[in-house]
Amino acid sequence: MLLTVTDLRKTYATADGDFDVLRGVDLSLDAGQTLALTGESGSGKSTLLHLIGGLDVPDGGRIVLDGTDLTALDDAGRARMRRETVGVVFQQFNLIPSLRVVDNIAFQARLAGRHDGAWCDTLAERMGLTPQLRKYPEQLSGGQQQRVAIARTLAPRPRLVLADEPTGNLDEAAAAQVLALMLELVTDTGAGLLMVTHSDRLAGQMQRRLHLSRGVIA
Ligand SMILES: Nc1ncnc2c1ncn2[C@@H]1O[C@H](COP(=O)(O)OP(=O)(O)OP(=O)(O)O)[C@@H](O)[C@H]1O
Repeated sequence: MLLTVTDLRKTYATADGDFDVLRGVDLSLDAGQTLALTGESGSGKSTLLHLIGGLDVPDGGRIVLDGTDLTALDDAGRARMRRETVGVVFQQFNLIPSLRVVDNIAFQARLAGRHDGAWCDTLAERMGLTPQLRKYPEQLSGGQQQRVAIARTLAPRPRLVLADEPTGNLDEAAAAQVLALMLELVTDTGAGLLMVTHSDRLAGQMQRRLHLSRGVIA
Protein backbone atom coordinates (compact mmCIF):
# COMPACT_ATOMS: atom_id res chain seq x y z
CA MET A 1 0.00 0.00 0.00
CA LEU A 2 1.39 3.42 -0.95
CA LEU A 3 -0.56 5.41 1.63
CA THR A 4 -2.39 4.33 4.77
CA VAL A 5 -4.15 6.87 6.97
CA THR A 6 -5.48 5.55 10.27
CA ASP A 7 -7.73 7.30 12.79
CA LEU A 8 -6.35 10.71 11.81
CA ARG A 9 -7.37 13.59 14.08
CA LYS A 10 -6.87 17.33 13.91
CA THR A 11 -8.20 20.05 16.21
CA TYR A 12 -7.90 23.77 15.58
CA ALA A 13 -7.97 26.19 18.50
CA THR A 14 -10.33 29.03 17.60
CA ALA A 15 -11.71 32.08 19.39
CA ASP A 16 -14.89 30.06 20.03
CA GLY A 17 -12.97 27.10 21.50
CA ASP A 18 -11.56 23.91 20.02
CA PHE A 19 -12.82 22.79 16.64
CA ASP A 20 -12.36 19.09 15.77
CA VAL A 21 -12.00 19.24 12.02
CA LEU A 22 -10.81 15.64 11.49
CA ARG A 23 -12.30 13.11 13.92
CA GLY A 24 -10.78 9.78 12.95
CA VAL A 25 -10.17 9.64 9.21
CA ASP A 26 -9.22 6.30 7.63
CA LEU A 27 -8.21 5.90 4.01
CA SER A 28 -5.73 4.02 1.87
CA LEU A 29 -4.34 4.38 -1.61
CA ASP A 30 -2.34 1.98 -3.75
CA ALA A 31 0.41 2.95 -6.17
CA GLY A 32 -1.12 3.64 -9.58
CA GLN A 33 -4.53 4.46 -8.07
CA THR A 34 -6.47 7.69 -8.45
CA LEU A 35 -8.79 8.80 -5.67
CA ALA A 36 -11.15 11.76 -5.59
CA LEU A 37 -11.91 13.39 -2.24
CA THR A 38 -15.16 15.32 -2.07
CA GLY A 39 -16.95 17.00 0.82
CA GLU A 40 -18.77 20.22 1.56
CA SER A 41 -16.86 23.45 2.03
CA GLY A 42 -15.12 23.48 5.40
CA SER A 43 -15.29 19.69 5.85
CA GLY A 44 -11.51 19.47 6.23
CA LYS A 45 -10.37 18.31 2.78
CA SER A 46 -7.47 20.77 2.56
CA THR A 47 -6.50 20.04 6.16
CA LEU A 48 -6.30 16.32 5.35
CA LEU A 49 -4.15 17.00 2.27
CA HIS A 50 -1.81 19.23 4.27
CA LEU A 51 -1.35 16.51 6.91
CA ILE A 52 -0.66 13.80 4.32
CA GLY A 53 1.76 16.16 2.53
CA GLY A 54 3.64 16.76 5.78
CA LEU A 55 2.86 20.49 5.75
CA ASP A 56 1.15 20.25 9.13
CA VAL A 57 1.05 17.69 11.95
CA PRO A 58 -2.02 15.79 13.21
CA ASP A 59 -3.15 15.61 16.83
CA GLY A 60 -3.71 11.86 16.62
CA GLY A 61 -3.60 8.90 14.29
CA ARG A 62 -1.04 7.66 11.80
CA ILE A 63 0.01 8.38 8.22
CA VAL A 64 2.21 5.75 6.62
CA LEU A 65 3.57 6.82 3.24
CA ASP A 66 5.69 4.53 1.10
CA GLY A 67 6.56 2.49 4.20
CA THR A 68 7.50 5.48 6.37
CA ASP A 69 5.43 6.59 9.37
CA LEU A 70 5.16 10.32 8.71
CA THR A 71 3.81 10.95 12.18
CA ALA A 72 7.06 9.65 13.70
CA LEU A 73 9.26 12.08 11.74
CA ASP A 74 10.62 15.42 12.91
CA ASP A 75 10.39 18.62 10.81
CA ALA A 76 13.50 17.75 8.80
CA GLY A 77 12.21 14.24 8.10
CA ARG A 78 8.87 15.56 6.90
CA ALA A 79 10.63 18.11 4.70
CA ARG A 80 12.63 15.30 3.14
CA MET A 81 9.46 13.28 2.45
CA ARG A 82 7.89 16.37 0.85
CA ARG A 83 10.91 16.81 -1.38
CA GLU A 84 11.47 13.18 -2.32
CA THR A 85 8.14 11.37 -2.24
CA VAL A 86 5.25 13.81 -2.54
CA GLY A 87 4.20 16.22 -5.28
CA VAL A 88 1.59 18.87 -4.60
CA VAL A 89 -0.59 20.82 -7.04
CA PHE A 90 -2.74 23.65 -5.79
CA GLN A 91 -5.42 25.75 -7.41
CA GLN A 92 -3.00 28.69 -7.50
CA PHE A 93 -0.31 27.96 -10.03
CA ASN A 94 2.56 29.42 -7.94
CA LEU A 95 4.87 29.59 -10.94
CA ILE A 96 8.08 31.59 -10.63
CA PRO A 97 7.56 34.73 -12.77
CA SER A 98 11.26 35.33 -13.47
CA LEU A 99 11.85 31.82 -14.87
CA ARG A 100 11.02 30.61 -18.36
CA VAL A 101 8.52 27.75 -18.67
CA VAL A 102 11.32 25.24 -19.27
CA ASP A 103 12.98 26.21 -15.96
CA ASN A 104 9.70 26.34 -14.07
CA ILE A 105 9.04 22.74 -15.14
CA ALA A 106 12.51 21.65 -14.00
CA PHE A 107 12.52 23.65 -10.75
CA GLN A 108 11.23 21.07 -8.26
CA ALA A 109 13.20 18.22 -9.79
CA ARG A 110 16.40 20.29 -9.55
CA LEU A 111 15.68 21.03 -5.89
CA ALA A 112 15.22 17.31 -5.26
CA GLY A 113 18.47 16.53 -7.12
CA ARG A 114 16.52 14.46 -9.63
CA HIS A 115 16.51 16.57 -12.78
CA ASP A 116 15.96 14.53 -15.94
CA GLY A 117 15.92 16.70 -19.06
CA ALA A 118 14.45 14.01 -21.30
CA TRP A 119 11.55 13.41 -18.89
CA CYS A 120 10.92 17.18 -18.65
CA ASP A 121 10.80 17.32 -22.46
CA THR A 122 8.33 14.43 -22.48
CA LEU A 123 6.14 16.13 -19.89
CA ALA A 124 6.19 19.40 -21.85
CA GLU A 125 5.28 17.59 -25.04
CA ARG A 126 2.45 15.56 -23.47
CA MET A 127 1.10 18.74 -21.88
CA GLY A 128 1.25 20.55 -25.23
CA LEU A 129 3.76 23.06 -23.87
CA THR A 130 6.66 22.57 -26.27
CA PRO A 131 5.95 25.83 -28.17
CA GLN A 132 5.82 27.71 -24.84
CA LEU A 133 9.10 26.53 -23.30
CA ARG A 134 11.01 29.81 -23.88
CA LYS A 135 8.16 31.99 -22.65
CA TYR A 136 7.57 33.42 -19.18
CA PRO A 137 4.49 32.47 -17.13
CA GLU A 138 2.78 35.85 -17.66
CA GLN A 139 2.79 35.18 -21.41
CA LEU A 140 0.65 32.03 -20.97
CA SER A 141 -3.09 31.47 -20.60
CA GLY A 142 -4.48 30.16 -17.30
CA GLY A 143 -4.85 26.65 -18.67
CA GLN A 144 -1.27 26.68 -19.99
CA GLN A 145 0.02 27.92 -16.63
CA GLN A 146 -1.82 25.15 -14.82
CA ARG A 147 -0.29 22.58 -17.18
CA VAL A 148 3.17 23.99 -16.37
CA ALA A 149 2.40 23.65 -12.65
CA ILE A 150 1.34 20.03 -13.13
CA ALA A 151 4.43 19.23 -15.25
CA ARG A 152 6.63 20.80 -12.56
CA THR A 153 4.98 18.60 -9.90
CA LEU A 154 5.48 15.44 -11.96
CA ALA A 155 9.08 16.21 -13.04
CA PRO A 156 10.75 14.70 -9.93
CA ARG A 157 8.54 11.55 -10.35
CA PRO A 158 6.79 11.77 -6.95
CA ARG A 159 5.34 8.51 -5.59
CA LEU A 160 2.25 10.35 -4.38
CA VAL A 161 0.59 13.35 -6.02
CA LEU A 162 -1.71 15.48 -3.85
CA ALA A 163 -3.91 17.91 -5.72
CA ASP A 164 -6.24 20.49 -4.18
CA GLU A 165 -8.81 21.68 -6.75
CA PRO A 166 -6.00 21.77 -9.32
CA THR A 167 -8.29 22.81 -12.14
CA GLY A 168 -10.47 25.12 -10.05
CA ASN A 169 -9.39 28.19 -12.02
CA LEU A 170 -10.29 26.71 -15.41
CA ASP A 171 -13.59 26.47 -17.25
CA GLU A 172 -15.21 23.05 -17.26
CA ALA A 173 -13.96 21.91 -20.66
CA ALA A 174 -10.37 23.01 -19.95
CA ALA A 175 -10.55 21.44 -16.47
CA ALA A 176 -11.65 18.06 -17.85
CA GLN A 177 -8.89 18.17 -20.47
CA VAL A 178 -6.13 19.10 -18.01
CA LEU A 179 -7.31 16.44 -15.56
CA ALA A 180 -7.34 13.78 -18.29
CA LEU A 181 -3.71 14.65 -19.10
CA MET A 182 -2.74 14.59 -15.46
CA LEU A 183 -4.42 11.19 -14.92
CA GLU A 184 -2.62 9.75 -17.95
CA LEU A 185 0.78 10.92 -16.73
CA VAL A 186 0.20 9.91 -13.12
CA THR A 187 -0.91 6.44 -14.20
CA ASP A 188 2.09 6.10 -16.54
CA THR A 189 4.52 6.89 -13.72
CA GLY A 190 2.82 4.45 -11.34
CA ALA A 191 2.25 7.20 -8.77
CA GLY A 192 -0.86 7.48 -6.62
CA LEU A 193 -3.11 10.51 -6.92
CA LEU A 194 -5.33 11.97 -4.21
CA MET A 195 -7.33 14.90 -5.54
CA VAL A 196 -9.76 17.21 -3.81
CA THR A 197 -12.55 18.39 -6.05
CA HIS A 198 -16.00 19.95 -5.81
CA SER A 199 -16.90 18.67 -9.25
CA ASP A 200 -18.88 15.43 -9.64
CA ARG A 201 -17.83 15.31 -13.25
CA LEU A 202 -14.10 15.46 -12.41
CA ALA A 203 -14.51 12.99 -9.53
CA GLY A 204 -16.13 10.65 -12.06
CA GLN A 205 -12.88 10.59 -14.08
CA MET A 206 -11.03 9.02 -11.13
CA GLN A 207 -10.93 5.33 -10.14
CA ARG A 208 -12.21 5.77 -6.58
CA ARG A 209 -14.07 8.38 -4.66
CA LEU A 210 -14.39 9.19 -0.95
CA HIS A 211 -16.60 11.75 0.76
CA LEU A 212 -15.51 13.63 3.87
CA SER A 213 -18.34 14.62 6.16
CA ARG A 214 -18.35 15.77 9.80
CA GLY A 215 -14.67 14.94 10.15
CA VAL A 216 -14.85 11.32 9.00
CA ILE A 217 -14.98 9.48 5.68
CA ALA A 218 -18.67 8.85 5.03
N1 LIG B 1 -5.35 27.25 10.74
C1 LIG B 1 -6.64 27.14 11.08
N2 LIG B 1 -7.09 27.58 12.28
C2 LIG B 1 -8.39 27.46 12.63
N3 LIG B 1 -9.34 26.92 11.84
C3 LIG B 1 -8.95 26.47 10.64
C4 LIG B 1 -7.59 26.57 10.19
N4 LIG B 1 -7.53 26.03 8.94
C5 LIG B 1 -8.78 25.64 8.64
N5 LIG B 1 -9.64 25.89 9.63
C6 LIG B 1 -11.07 25.56 9.67
O1 LIG B 1 -11.19 24.15 9.52
C7 LIG B 1 -12.28 23.82 8.67
C8 LIG B 1 -11.80 22.97 7.52
O2 LIG B 1 -10.98 23.74 6.65
P1 LIG B 1 -10.42 23.14 5.28
O3 LIG B 1 -9.75 24.23 4.54
O4 LIG B 1 -9.64 21.92 5.59
O5 LIG B 1 -11.79 22.72 4.57
P2 LIG B 1 -12.08 22.30 3.06
O6 LIG B 1 -12.97 21.10 3.12
O7 LIG B 1 -10.82 22.17 2.31
O8 LIG B 1 -12.92 23.56 2.55
P3 LIG B 1 -13.07 24.20 1.08
O9 LIG B 1 -13.76 23.16 0.24
O10 LIG B 1 -13.94 25.39 1.32
O11 LIG B 1 -11.70 24.53 0.61
C9 LIG B 1 -12.91 25.14 8.26
O12 LIG B 1 -14.02 25.37 9.10
C10 LIG B 1 -11.81 26.15 8.50
O13 LIG B 1 -12.37 27.40 8.85
